Amino acid sequence: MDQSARYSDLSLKEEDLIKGGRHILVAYKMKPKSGYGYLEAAAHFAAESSTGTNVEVSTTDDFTKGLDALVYHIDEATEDMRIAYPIDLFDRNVTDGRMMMVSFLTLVIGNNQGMGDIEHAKIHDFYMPERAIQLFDGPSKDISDMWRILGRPVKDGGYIAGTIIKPKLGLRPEPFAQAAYQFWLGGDFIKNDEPQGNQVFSPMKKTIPLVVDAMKRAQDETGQAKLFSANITADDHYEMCARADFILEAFGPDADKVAFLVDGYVGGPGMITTARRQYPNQYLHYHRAGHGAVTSPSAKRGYTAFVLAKMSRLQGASGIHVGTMGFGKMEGENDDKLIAYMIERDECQGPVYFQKWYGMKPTTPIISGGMNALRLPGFFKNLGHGNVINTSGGGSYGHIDSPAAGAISLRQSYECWKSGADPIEFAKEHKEFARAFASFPGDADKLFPGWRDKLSAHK
Ligand SMILES: O=C(COP(=O)(O)O)[C@H](O)[C@H](O)COP(=O)(O)O
Ligand SMILES: [Mg+2]
Repeated sequence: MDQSARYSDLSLKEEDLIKGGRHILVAYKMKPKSGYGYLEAAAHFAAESSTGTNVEVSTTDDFTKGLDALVYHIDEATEDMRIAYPIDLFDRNVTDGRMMMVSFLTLVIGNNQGMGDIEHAKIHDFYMPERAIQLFDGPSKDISDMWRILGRPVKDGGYIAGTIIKPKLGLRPEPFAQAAYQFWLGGDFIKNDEPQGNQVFSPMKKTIPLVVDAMKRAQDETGQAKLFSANITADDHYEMCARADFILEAFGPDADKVAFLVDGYVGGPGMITTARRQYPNQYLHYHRAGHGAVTSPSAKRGYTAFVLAKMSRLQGASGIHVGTMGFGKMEGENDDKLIAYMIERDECQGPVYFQKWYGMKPTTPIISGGMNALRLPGFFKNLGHGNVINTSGGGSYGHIDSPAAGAISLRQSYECWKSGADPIEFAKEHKEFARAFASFPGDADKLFPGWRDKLSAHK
């Protein structure tokens, strides 16, 4: 059945829809299965994503039709399909009238992902009107809270040198805390790796008190504040809260230095909102492990990493992993800096839509995945600033001198980029940074050909 008369209106102008403020706009790359007309398939897609199904139903009345999602733009050649969703389509909390991410996902990327007449459809961008921005929680803590704890300026407080305890799994409580202590001697921030929790060989109730002790000792030794991002991910939100409560109690007077890490892609929006609403005083660290299943450029369904990050700000993530923009080990490109700009700025042009955030707090880009001191200068240059949290696991624990030296090499790398120095020249005066070349010779050969001669001539 061709539903394009009801579920499409190509005379609608995007700028009018934006001015009207009553629609959420979503841009897809959509291709119908062969044998289906583009507009016909698009209209069926909009029907399935809002008020309709594949046939007319007798229970529809005129009011219902006011809630129809409308295809307002198509370009078959580029697979560009844009749909306007009336804001009232989306479910609202009974407790406080707020919007929820699950409802957005259920409609705009729900049933439409399994339709028989659609080859594929992937969200590349979406636009939230001012009213929707008002109705999502947004972050409660942001990077300025971390800078304040670190004793830095709360604006442009700069690079936060972090790590992930490695090995990823297999450390018992004492070696785990020892690994944390060693990094903190040189760096700022440590996160649990995304699968670390309460494994039998490292029970949380034994490990966390040792981490608290390690933090205290590192703070005493260095005279600096230290930060720890603790994984509270669990299927059951009572279990999440039990973990969070235990961690806060264990850290006691240092509980302000604790962030909560949540595996928000596998766990879903409910997990993020549990952490956001139950612990608004803690920095909420969104780890996105698993996202590649839908966000990978090779995936023609789902949504992009840009869309994931934008959603995380609405949900209230204080920070989210945004990859390494082609400088690390995970999939990504230099242009991914747009992901960072969208979540950290108050307004930003996305791939399709210009989004204003109306003062909603920013979400920190967390840079992680195969990074080290040698890769960072190029990364900062591409991004144009260093106001990020970076976690270099291998880049710290893989430093040949020590995890503390690894941490110091990260900080030095930021100083090198900030001062505009040539990395080889800078290395001549900064030992830990210089030793990163010997620690990661493959990277050094690629990024700084001839480094061996230049640095050894100096010695
Ligand atoms: O553990 C790591 C990185 O470890 P290492 O520094 O040793 O590579 C992170 O989980 C990944 O970066 C996730 O990827 P992304 O940040 O792209 O979500
Ligand atoms: Mg990890």
